[in-house]
Amino acid sequence: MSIFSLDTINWQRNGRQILKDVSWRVEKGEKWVVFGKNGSGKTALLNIISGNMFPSSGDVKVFGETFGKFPLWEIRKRVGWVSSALQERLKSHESCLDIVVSGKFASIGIYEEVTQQDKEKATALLTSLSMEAFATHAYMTLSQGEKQRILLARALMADPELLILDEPCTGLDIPSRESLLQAVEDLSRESDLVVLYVTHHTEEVLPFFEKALLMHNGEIHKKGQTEDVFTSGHLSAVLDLPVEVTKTNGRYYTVLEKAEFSRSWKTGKTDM
Ligand SMILES: Nc1ncnc2c1ncn2[C@@H]1O[C@H](COP(=O)(O)OP(=O)(O)OP(=O)(O)O)[C@@H](O)[C@H]1O
Repeated sequence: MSIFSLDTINWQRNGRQILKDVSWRVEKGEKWVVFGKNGSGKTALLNIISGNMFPSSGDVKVFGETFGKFPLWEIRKRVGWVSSALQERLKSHESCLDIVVSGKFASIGIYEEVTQQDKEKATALLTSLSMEAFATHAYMTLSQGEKQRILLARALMADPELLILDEPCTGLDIPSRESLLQAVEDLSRESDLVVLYVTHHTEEVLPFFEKALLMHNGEIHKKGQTEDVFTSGHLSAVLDLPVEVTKTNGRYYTVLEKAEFSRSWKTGKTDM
C-alpha cells in the first residue's frame, strides 16, 4: 500500500521555483534516505508530504487521501517529526516524560487530560530508548544526544505511520550518533512504519535504509535502491563537486577528489 504519492509537484515562492516536477511514491514499511545540498528543497518537500504546506501545482495523496479533500491536521497527526527546529520550539523546562506525552497531542506543552495509560506508554518508550532514568529530568538539562532520543520517543508516542527524521544526528559525537541510528533501526526495522531520514552525511546511511532520493536544485536527481543512488557520479552531480564514494561494511563514505577539486576551484567550475 502506498503511504504517499506525489505527482508532478511544483512549489513557487516569491517568484522563485523551489520544487520542480517532483514525483515520488513511498510504500508501507519503506525506509528512505533523503540527501541533497543546503537549499536543495528537502525540507520543502517534507513539509508538503506532512501536510504543513500546499504545493502550487501537482497532486498529493497521503495515507490514501487527496490533498484539498481532507483536513491537513488529520494528516499531521499521523506523522512523527524529529528536527532541530522542533527542539528549539519545545518548552525546555518541562520534564522529559511530559515532553514525550505531548507527542500524543502533537502540541508544544500539554493542554489535554493525560491518562495513566499515556504515562505508561511514554515510560515504555523512554525505556526502549534507554532513557527511563531521565523521565523526571528537565529537558533543558539533557545533552544533545539525550535530547534527540527524547524527541524520537515523542515522535513515536502517537503511533505515527510516517516518521520524518530531519538531520537527527546534527551535533552528536560518533558514539551518540551510532546509538541513535541503532535505536531508529531497532524501533522501526520490523514495523510497517515508513521512515524518511534526511542527512548531509553519507556515513549515517545504515544498510537498513534500502531506498534513497537525491535532491538537486528543487528537483529529484535520482531515486531508487540506495546502492544504485549513492555512487560517486550521482553524489558529485548533486553536490556540484567531484567526490568519491566508497562503501565499507555496508556504510558509505564520501571524500573530495582533491586533484579534481583544486582544478575546478582554480577554474571557478565549482560553486563552493
Ligand atoms: N517559505 C519560504 N519562502 C521563500 N523561500 C523559501 C521558503 N521556504 C524555503 N525557501 C527556499 O527554498 C529553498 C529550499 O529550502 P529548503 O529548506 O527546502 O532546503 P533544504 O534542502 O531543506 O536545505 P537544508 O539542508 O539547508 O536544510 C531555499 O533556497 C530556501 O531559501
